[in-house]
Amino acid sequence: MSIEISGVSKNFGDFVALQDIDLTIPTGQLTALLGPSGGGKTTLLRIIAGLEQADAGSIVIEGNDATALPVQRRNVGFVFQHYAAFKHLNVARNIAFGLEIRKRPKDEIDAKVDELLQLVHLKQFAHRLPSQLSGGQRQRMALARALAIEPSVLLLDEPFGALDAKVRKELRDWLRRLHDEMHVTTVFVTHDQEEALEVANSIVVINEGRIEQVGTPDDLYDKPANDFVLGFLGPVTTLGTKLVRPHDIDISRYEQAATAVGTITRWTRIGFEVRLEVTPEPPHAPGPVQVVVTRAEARALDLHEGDRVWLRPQVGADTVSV
Ligand SMILES: Nc1ncnc2c1ncn2[C@@H]1O[C@H](COP(=O)(O)OP(=O)(O)OP(=O)(O)O)[C@@H](O)[C@H]1O
Repeated sequence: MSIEISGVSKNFGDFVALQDIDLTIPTGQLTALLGPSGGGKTTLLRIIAGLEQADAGSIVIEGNDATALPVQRRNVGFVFQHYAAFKHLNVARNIAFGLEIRKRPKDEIDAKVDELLQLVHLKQFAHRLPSQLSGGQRQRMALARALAIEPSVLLLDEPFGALDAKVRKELRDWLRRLHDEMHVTTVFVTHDQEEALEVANSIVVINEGRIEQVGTPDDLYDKPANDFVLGFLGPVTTLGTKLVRPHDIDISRYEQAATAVGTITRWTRIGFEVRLEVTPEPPHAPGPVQVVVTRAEARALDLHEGDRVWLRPQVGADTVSV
């Protein structure tokens, strides 16, 4: 059982937002839709939710063909960007809302709201209005509200997008733990590769309306399918005819078999790492090569601006031909 997306396409006028998407999202997993702005992630999420209709293709959720089902009948919970809570209802009533419109018994609603308030750590804020909460607390309320209807699928569009770095980090850890407890099939959209690598079990890289690669965070980082995925999941630099990660370059001040020979033209220390720019000598690549070493390595190798150095990819480094 899972979410099966087959042959889904979507155009807005003559703009192709999604092109023939085939994707299986496994049950109980935390899946990230990752990609640059405008790539089609939100459109795909909205199609899964039933908020947008695909031009072609089908969506099967847990064995049920949901392609033509309205939102309310898909049993999905969602939190979209610029989420608007009911401003005049307190936190508890906001969480209860989905159950009230489904006309569940009052006892059941009270018990469920209580359980969810505990889960999202908002028990002491149950009677506050959304405007009296911080951004992170409001996001947790939104998640509790989405979870109240016991959805089989939880869809989150940039759930932590508008929050500061520290709160984002806290909420990521919290979402991970929540997922470990509840195992609701969860799909979240992000353009932040670190967020996807840290939180998701599985990542779908989407660009220009197509899927570039699907895999575990390790798969994508270690075995990128192409230069787009390699570049999107972390920094890359061109060494000879290959793209390689700057920390996967072996640098030496002594002559050795090398892909490029050049001069260190910039030396920048950022925290525990040192970023070097090496300008290769002809006939090597014209642009500078970025190399990252630890501070201890830079010291041990005695690297300075102006030094002549020999560069090659480290043994086992991931490279993609350019
Ligand atoms: N209702 C619409 N009408 C016209 N064009 C739209 C509509 N919704 C989305 N688009 C276009 O479709 C493309 C994909 O949008 P989508 O929101 O899915 O991208 P995204 O990957 O989620 O980007 P972001 O990270 O910026 O939210 C964009 O170019 C967008 O302008």
